[in-house]
Amino acid sequence: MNDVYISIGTNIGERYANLQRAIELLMEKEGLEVIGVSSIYETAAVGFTDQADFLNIAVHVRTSSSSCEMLKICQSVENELGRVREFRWGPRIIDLDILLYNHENIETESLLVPHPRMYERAFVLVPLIEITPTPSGEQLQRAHATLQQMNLQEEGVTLWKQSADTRLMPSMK
Ligand SMILES: Nc1ncnc2c1ncn2[C@@H]1O[C@H](COP(=O)(O)OP(=O)(O)OP(=O)(O)O)[C@@H](O)[C@H]1O
Ligand SMILES: Nc1nc2c(c(=O)[nH]1)N=C(CO)CN2
Repeated sequence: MNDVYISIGTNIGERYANLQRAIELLMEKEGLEVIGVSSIYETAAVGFTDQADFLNIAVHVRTSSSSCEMLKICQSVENELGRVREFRWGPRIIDLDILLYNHENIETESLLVPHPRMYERAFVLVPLIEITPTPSGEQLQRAHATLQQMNLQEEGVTLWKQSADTRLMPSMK
């Protein structure tokens, strides 16, 4: 089995429902178990800043899928939620990025892991660190150390809904 951390973001439509649906769809995939879901954070848009605030979470899954298959799963969840690609860093119904896959470094044409921008993004690091309180491995330790240097108010990251919401994790009631 493989340990994977995924970042999920949404800033169009019913943002909370979009996150719920994305988790439900992940849970339906064969050989995949959702191990943990962070609290939900409301975050100011990064990159292209003239757009609505996002809701962001981090999810820990355990899966028999390869990294390449996992990317396809993430893309299928995006498609099932009706994501339309407009422009880079633009508004989106849902976005699933693979942050970490085991402790591997992956560089293919379609997949870079660790996600190349994860260490500069407070909207990724805050939820990731919440679900990895005792970081194992160089990548998570770097994530923790990097976050410690950040000012979350300046980064525009605020807690929106505390975790332990059984509706977000229907099978873990
Ligand atoms: N770790 C990764 N997770 C998800 N997609 C990745 C990853 N590494 C490379 N990609 C590639 O990135 C492509 C573009 O992804 P996407 O449109 O979601 O980018 P983005 O979310 O707008 O920007 P960013 O990559 O900065 O988060 C995907 O088609 C995928 O092949
Ligand atoms: N706050 C926030 N900003 C973003 C996000 C996101 O999920 N949250 N995703 C982006 C493209 O991956 C670009 N900018």
